[in-house]
Amino acid sequence: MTELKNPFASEEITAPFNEEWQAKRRVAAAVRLLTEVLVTSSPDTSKMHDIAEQLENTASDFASSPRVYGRLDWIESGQHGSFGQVSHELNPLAGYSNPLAPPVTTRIEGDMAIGRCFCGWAYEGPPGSVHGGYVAAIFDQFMGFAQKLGKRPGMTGYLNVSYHHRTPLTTDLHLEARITKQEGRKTFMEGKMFAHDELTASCEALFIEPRKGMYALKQQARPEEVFSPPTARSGA
Ligand SMILES: CCCCCCCCCCCC(=O)SCCNC(=O)CCNC(=O)[C@H](O)C(C)(C)COP(=O)(O)OP(=O)(O)OC[C@H]1O[C@@H](n2cnc3c(N)ncnc32)[C@H](O)[C@@H]1OP(=O)(O)O
Repeated sequence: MTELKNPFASEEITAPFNEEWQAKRRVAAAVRLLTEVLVTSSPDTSKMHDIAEQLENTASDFASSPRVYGRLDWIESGQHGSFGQVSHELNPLAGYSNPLAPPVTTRIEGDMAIGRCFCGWAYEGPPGSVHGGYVAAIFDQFMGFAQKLGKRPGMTGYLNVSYHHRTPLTTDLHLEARITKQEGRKTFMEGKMFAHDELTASCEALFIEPRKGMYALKQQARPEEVFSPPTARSGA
């Protein structure tokens, strides 16, 4: 088993913590592929209904296994890794085991944070371009990692994004961030996103260490566990 102090801080994709996450990464990769195929293909309608049924059965089979809701519960058992490792797997922007994540990878080089990301067709906003909301989300994740440079980790207070050029799909995106100022609990940063060496977006961000510290977040109330997403069958 690999123990990593900060599994987000790696240029390469880090190894999964155990075989469970290895298998889950494989499932997540398959779901990502499915999403990409879904938005870029046009099978006939009856075939799509067949596919939907197969997927509904797969989801229901999956759901019959033991359920774990939220990172705090994942770490409680001691079997699934540390908070950092579970976050690394399930983070919605950087988690290899979360198919929502493109994913964003991050590392520190000297006084700079460096990141990479690649967005497929499921992320299309303007034609051929990454949706601006995803550009902002990628920045939020990346800047949230980059604040590690200041050693006072906190929550995003603001994230002001400027869009300079369209951010192309299916292109390696390069991210850079640095701290511009620190004042007590406040860490001010700037970040940039490049495609083919062209600046496509930049941001100014403020992260604020909560007055009770980041670990106080663990004491916060938990959301409802039961979640039933709308399905085509329920009329959504
Ligand atoms: C277990 C490990 C987990 C580890 C979990 C890892 C999470 C990584 C985060 C990833 C990035 C995210 O998605 S974070 C999710 C998006 N962000 C959020 O949900 C944050 C919601 N907001 C909050 O929870 C709160 O407002 C905080 C924590 C940001 C600040 O609350 P607080 O601690 O009570 O601080 P407070 O005293 O009000 O303010 C401190 C100083 O900051 C200033 N300030 C406060 N808010 C702002 C603001 N929006 N813009 C400008 N300035 C602000 C105040 O004027 C004050 O300045 P002065 O008077 O001192 O000069």
